[in-house]
Amino acid sequence: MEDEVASPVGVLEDYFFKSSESETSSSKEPGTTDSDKSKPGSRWRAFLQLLRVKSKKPVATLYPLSVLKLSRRFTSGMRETVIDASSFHSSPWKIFTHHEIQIATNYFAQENCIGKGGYAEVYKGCLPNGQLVAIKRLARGAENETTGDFLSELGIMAHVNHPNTAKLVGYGVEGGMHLVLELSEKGCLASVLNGSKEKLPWPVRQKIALGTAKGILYLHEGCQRRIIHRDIKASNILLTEDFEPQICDFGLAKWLPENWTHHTVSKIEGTFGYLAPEYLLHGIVDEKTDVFAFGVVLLELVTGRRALDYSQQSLVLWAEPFLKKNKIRELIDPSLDDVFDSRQIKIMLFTASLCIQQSSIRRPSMNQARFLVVQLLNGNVSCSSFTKKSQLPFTRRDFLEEFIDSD
Ligand SMILES: Nc1ncnc2c1ncn2[C@@H]1O[C@H](COP(=O)(O)OP(=O)(O)OP(=O)(O)O)[C@@H](O)[C@H]1O
Repeated sequence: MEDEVASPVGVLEDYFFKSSESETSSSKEPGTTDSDKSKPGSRWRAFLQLLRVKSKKPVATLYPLSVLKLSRRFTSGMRETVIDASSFHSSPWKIFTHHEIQIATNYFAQENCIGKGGYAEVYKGCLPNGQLVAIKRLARGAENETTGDFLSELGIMAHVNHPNTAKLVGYGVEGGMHLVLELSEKGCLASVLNGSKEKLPWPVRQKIALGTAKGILYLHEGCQRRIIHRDIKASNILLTEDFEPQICDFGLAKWLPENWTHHTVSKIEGTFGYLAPEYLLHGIVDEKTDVFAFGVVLLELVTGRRALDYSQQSLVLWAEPFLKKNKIRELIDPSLDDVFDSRQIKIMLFTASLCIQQSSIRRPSMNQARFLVVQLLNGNVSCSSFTKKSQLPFTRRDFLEEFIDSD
């Protein structure tokens, strides 16, 4: 039980909001009683008060959320991506005063507003040392709910450390709640794919696919605990100056205990167009929720279309008939102007088609999806050895060969 109370996300939400009354898991720990979870509002207030008081001290002293108690998952070959818990002591996240945030954003000047989401507004800012940052200010929603999302996001961001996840610089809780992140110069993938005149060349799309796969895999298997992002989408993939993707917006992320096969939520949150069927219909959350959404992002990268277009048509439903009939041509973004490696495109589409399967068991794990993207895009593995090496469930070698050979 101690492990779960220690976990800042998901369990914290349960702890404070008593939301677990309406949520179930496949494997609950013994000893959890409803009385443990009483008085949610007062606990949030007490916790925020703690943040405000502690804000006067270095944030490294702010680890009662027991980062350091967390058990760590090691999978072979993954050690280099796992953060050493001792590194938290030296992580100097800055706590910003409201005045510092106002100065950085020029008092939240409209011209500095670089993004608006469901709950937040994001402003470009400049710190006194010249560092450019993105300041996310919670703007909408019921206080209890947004506070929960803010603390969840802060808790997760303070723990993730990977080249393909957004970087936390600090936070501020005076005059509203603010997350201060490193600025990703190119904005988000959605705006680059759909909003800018400059079209993304194929090698850049490939780089984004690979980096996104690595970032999600890190969340699932590489950091201290299983993190399910739950809102993987093109507007939550930020791009650095050299188009390295960074996953952001951890407001919905769940921290899943090791021994839970999945988590079931009663409130479906996330973004239409990216929601896996078992999540949409039954509220089931596990790694395959993110794998499905990753498949949709791959489709967006190949087709240049939105997950949901202006007429609310789903990209998955639009693409499925073409994928089934191996009609690859129809799927390729015309703005690529035929400048691409068609074998790579087919492999990307093949990976997408596995990830968006209705049945979550049939979808690959993120590790298998990344293997596909890395190995086959690099041309390292032949089709014949691929299905064996990747250990993909239910995937026949001849299906892959047929797909690759299709015209
Ligand atoms: N670090 C950053 N650098 C550059 N732009 C950013 C950064 N963080 C966020 N943005 C921009 O702000 C937008 C909204 O950010 P974010 O997704 O975190 O907000 P949100 O309210 O949680 O959104 P949603 O409604 O998707 O949950 C992003 O899509 C992106 O365009």
